[in-house]
This record gives sequence, structure tokens and C-alpha cells, in this order.
Amino acid sequence: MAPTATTTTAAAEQQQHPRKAVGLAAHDASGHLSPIRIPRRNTGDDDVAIKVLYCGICHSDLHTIKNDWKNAIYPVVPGHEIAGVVKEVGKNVAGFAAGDRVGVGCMVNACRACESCEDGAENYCARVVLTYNSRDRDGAVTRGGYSDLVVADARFVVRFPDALPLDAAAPLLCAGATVYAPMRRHGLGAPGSHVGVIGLGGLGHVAVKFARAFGAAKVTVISTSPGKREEALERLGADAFVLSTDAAEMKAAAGTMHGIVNTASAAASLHPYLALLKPHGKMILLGIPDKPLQVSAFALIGGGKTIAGSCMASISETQEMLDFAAEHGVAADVEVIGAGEVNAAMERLAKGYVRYRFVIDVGNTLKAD
Ligand SMILES: NC(=O)C1=CN([C@@H]2O[C@H](COP(=O)(O)OP(=O)(O)OC[C@H]3O[C@@H](n4cnc5c(N)ncnc54)[C@H](OP(=O)(O)O)[C@@H]3O)[C@@H](O)[C@H]2O)C=CC1
Ligand SMILES: O=C/C=C/c1ccc(O)c(O)c1
Ligand SMILES: [Zn+2]
Ligand SMILES: [Zn+2]
Repeated sequence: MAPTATTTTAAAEQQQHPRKAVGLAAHDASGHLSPIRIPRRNTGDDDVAIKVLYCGICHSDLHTIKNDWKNAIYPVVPGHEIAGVVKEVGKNVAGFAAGDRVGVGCMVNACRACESCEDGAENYCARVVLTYNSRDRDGAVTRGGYSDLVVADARFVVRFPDALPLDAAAPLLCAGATVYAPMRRHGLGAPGSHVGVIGLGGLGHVAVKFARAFGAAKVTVISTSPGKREEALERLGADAFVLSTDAAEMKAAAGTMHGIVNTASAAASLHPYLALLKPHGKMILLGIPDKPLQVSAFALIGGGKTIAGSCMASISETQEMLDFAAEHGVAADVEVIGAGEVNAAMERLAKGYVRYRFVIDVGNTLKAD
């Protein structure tokens, strides 16, 4: 029988990626994750092979497995908050050695030739290769860190400082980098400033910690969840908490914030939030709801306000963020789970019931059967 296009592709992939790894994959938009055998490439000359120990669960993983963004390439093996140790390096790799504590975040490749790449902003390369659910330069679909082995080009591997525990540091590779880079770029949380954080989830709770570490004069959490008030103030060190569904609390906070980091994972009108900004205030949009956001021109022109988007962080910003986090004692608040608990964790994440990042203990619980 003549091979079908699918079998030819599978055979070619088998040849290019002869190593076997075990992963957790979603096969359809139910998002249900189950164990899968996946191919991985041999360690190329520029590659680092990593034994994965921990992988954080980002809301983007949930959006992707549920096909919220209509771009899922099933089977999807998610995970871009990957922490582990180096197993092996290729012959051209000078910066890493077996046993090093390393991580891989949202990207594993880029074109390396465009203006963004030349500027060290690979995250804005039009041909960026995401860590999972993306096409790599060899045509293979990328698979993420819900798996025991990852092989990545050394340029896209970062190093964890010794002071950071790998479980609590894994989420820094997406959540941490994604909030750190634009906060730095736009001066949010600069000494003396008042910064607001919309959405107290994985990204949001780390944004609160970075704002504190940057020296913000005041950090206010803006949340839909009354149950997070006490935790925000007492555990995370926020100075104020505004319940966004309470008109009186929103009115009292109107016009007080220099900048807002918006991490809401679902669409909500931006107008009540924009009203919290001072004149010339900036809102950094990080959340990626599946529905478009609508903004009235009046909400921006009155007060000369700015809405800026931001996507992930470059590799150099990610390494800078890890070094800063180690120096200032910033890490995620994590709930470490076994691989068998991942579907229950996804259900809780969808309901916003996580304090504040699930991390899969891949090293001890994801095994080939
Ligand atoms: N731009 C980028 O590069 C990146 C974007 N993302 C995106 O950022 C978003 C957040 O990710 P993550 O922090 O992992 O997600 P989490 O689920 O951990 O946190 C999101 C928070 O958003 C708030 N929220 C949920 N629904 C609504 C709503 N209808 N209105 C207002 N607030 C809401 C909740 O906070 P509360 O209970 O306090 O209201 C929730 O905890 C996702 O859309 C993700 O895809 C993630 C990484 C990188
Ligand atoms: O959680 C991180 C998401 C990053 C991301 C999502 C969608 C997209 O098109 C990207 O380039 C990055
Ligand atoms: Zn993410
Ligand atoms: Zn490029």
C-alpha cells in the first residue's frame, strides 16, 4: 500500500526525531490530557537536551488545548514554563554543561535574521517558533514541557540562579518574563509610582511581586474575586485591593494609577479599568481573551491614555528577569501537582481557583509505563 501523506510525514518525523519521550497531550477541544509517546530530535551541535523536572501550567496552555484561539494543532503537548537539568549538550555549546539548572520559556527558535532578531527581540520575530503548538524550522510541530525530555537550541535556554528553587521558579519563564519585560520597558512600578494589576492569577501575582521589588509606592490589585482580597494584602504584599464589580470601590480608585498591567484571561470592557488611570497613564495588555476587546475613543483621548500590548519577553530579558528575581527574592506561589492531577488542575484553572500557579512535578510523576 502506498504511504499516505500522514504516514510519510510521520516517517520523516521519526527519522528526524528518533528519540522517544513521554508527554501529556490533548487530542481535541475537550482539552483532556492523557499520556502520549512523542518523538524528540537527537541533540544537535547547537542543542541542549534537558531532563524536565517541573513545568508550570499557564492559562495559555488551557486556551490552546481548548482551541480558544482556533489554532490548535492536535495532539497538543503544552508547557512553556520548563525547569530541569541539562542531560547533554551539542559540540558547539559552550555556555551549558551536564547537570546545570536550566529552563525553556515560550520560544524555542526564531529566524535570527530579521530586525527584531538582530535587536535581540526574538519574541517579536514574525517567524518565532513557540515552544509548543508551532512549526519548527524543520517543519515538525513543537511539543512543550508536559514531557520528560526537551531538546532546544542553546540560544533559547536560560540559566536558573542557585537562589531560585526550580518548582517556584518555573512559572517565571512565562508568567514572570511576560510581566517583567513590559513593566521595565514602560516604567510601570518605577519608584514612587502607583501600579494596578488586573487579574490575580499566575501573571498577576508575579506582577504584584515585581512591582514591589521595583520600588512602586503603591500596588493595587483589581480583581473580580472578593475571596482574594485578604491574600492580596497579607500574603502578596499589595497595598490595596479593588473589587472590580463594586462600583463604589472602582469610583474611589478612579484617576489614581500611573500604570496598569492587565492580565485578565477573559474579555471584559476596558472602560471601567481605563478610568482608574491618571492622565497619561498606560495600560499594558497581556491577557489574550478569545473575544475582541472594544474601546471607545473617548476612554483614551480624555486623559491622553495609552493601551500597549506586550508578548512574552526576549531571551535576554528573560535571563535578566531570573537574575533580578533571585536577587530580590521573587518567585511564584505554586501548588505542585502530580501528572495524574493535571486534568483536575485545568478545571480549577478555568474557574480561577488556583493560588497562584500549578506546577507539574514532571521529574517524579511523569513516567513511561
Ligand atoms: N501576552 C503574553 O505574552 C502572554 C499572555 N498570557 C495570557 O494572559 C492571560 C492570563 O494568564 P494567567 O495569569 O496564566 O491566567 P490565570 O487564569 O492564572 O489568571 C487570570 C486571571 O484573570 C482574571 N479573570 C478571569 N476572568 C476574568 C474576567 N471575565 N474579567 C476580569 N478578570 C478576569 C482572574 O483574576 P481575578 O480572580 O483576580 O479577577 C484570573 O485569575 C491569559 O489569557 C494568557 O493566555 C499568558 C502569558 C503570556
Ligand atoms: O503564554 C504565552 C503566550 C504566548 C503567545 C500566545 C500567542 C501568540 O501568537 C504568541 O506569539 C505568543
Ligand atoms: Zn504562558
Ligand atoms: Zn526574526
